[in-house]
Amino acid sequence: MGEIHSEVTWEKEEEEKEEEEAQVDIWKYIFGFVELSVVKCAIELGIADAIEKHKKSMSLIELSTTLKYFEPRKQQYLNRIMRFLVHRKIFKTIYTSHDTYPSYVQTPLSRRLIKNGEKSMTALLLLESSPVMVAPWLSLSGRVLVNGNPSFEKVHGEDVWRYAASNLDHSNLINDAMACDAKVVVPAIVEGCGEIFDGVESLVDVGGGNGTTMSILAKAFPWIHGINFDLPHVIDVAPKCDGVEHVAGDMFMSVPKADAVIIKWVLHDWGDDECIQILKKCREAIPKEKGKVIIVEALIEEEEEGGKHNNYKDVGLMLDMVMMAHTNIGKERTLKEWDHVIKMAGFKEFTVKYINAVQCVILASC
Ligand SMILES: C[S@@+](CC[C@H](N)C(=O)[O-])C[C@H]1O[C@@H](n2cnc3c(N)ncnc32)[C@H](O)[C@@H]1O
Repeated sequence: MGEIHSEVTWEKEEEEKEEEEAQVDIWKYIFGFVELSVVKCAIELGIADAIEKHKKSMSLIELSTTLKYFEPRKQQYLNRIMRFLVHRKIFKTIYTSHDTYPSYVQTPLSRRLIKNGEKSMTALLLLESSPVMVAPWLSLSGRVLVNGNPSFEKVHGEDVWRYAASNLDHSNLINDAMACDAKVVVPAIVEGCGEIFDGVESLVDVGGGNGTTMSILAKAFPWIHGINFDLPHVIDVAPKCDGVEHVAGDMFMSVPKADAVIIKWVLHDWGDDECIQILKKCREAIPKEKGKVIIVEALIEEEEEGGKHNNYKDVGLMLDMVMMAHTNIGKERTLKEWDHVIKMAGFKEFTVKYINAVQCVILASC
């Protein structure tokens, strides 16, 4: 009797705790856009850049003066923005012995908001917070309610790639955003599984954007002849780079020949049938015996897989929602789903290599 009583009490306490947490947590969702908007604002104001350039902690007055916000009202706004960013642990404050007011210092997170920083993620954030990319989110429910109605196409009249081809400013935003991801992920591939490039003399990056991935690989493995392959409007503005040949084309038609193909963050933009079509074109481009296709994509782990890549599980699930909002038929895939598209494209086997990034390396061989 005593045991039943304590179980009932325990359950009631748990329920009350959950109720209390929900009362606070719901506000995170009501104001979910606040974080994105304030971080975007910090980038536009150049706050992280100013502190980095100063090379030491900065008081509010020093920061306002550097950014040329001399009017008290502007300084008050900046103060409130900094209070929020410090509370979110994006910047930190310190007090030196003679200070009455705190000074701001960088954190690993704020360094990712430096415009040209080594680990900068600003271009990706500016793309995702652009009105073009935010608008489709507002009709996400249409995908279920109106039988799959693609959110991006409904708002902008065409899919994201056609829209980019006719809106070059947006295309540049996409290219810069992808380049900033490549600057983080490609070094992680080189460090985590660089041996996959052993014996590769020529490599084609399918949907390679402005060539950032290939330029990093060409520096790391100077014996490789790199081909950066993308749609004509992307290749037209891609910067020249030693060891990288830019080739324009359509991956649904054909892929330039090479010892190996790398295809990063492209297949998740497409449905299974299109992925199979693209992978078949990749297979045709490589030698039958020793050719390989290096797929760089997120892997959605299922519960029974035991959390090998758990740190990034939430990001993977968010990316899947991004695919739903921004592409017509794209999605993130589980191991089973990758197995299906890779095998249907005619590859014999594949292995997965985990790297320090949201994406994994999936190595498919003929
Ligand atoms: C999400 S971006 C990835 C860019 C790059 N691979 C990276 O991860 O940094 C997808 C790329 O696929 C390209 N793309 C889309 N359709 C294509 C097609 N039919 N043929 C070749 N490239 C295409 C886009 O122009 C874009 O550069």
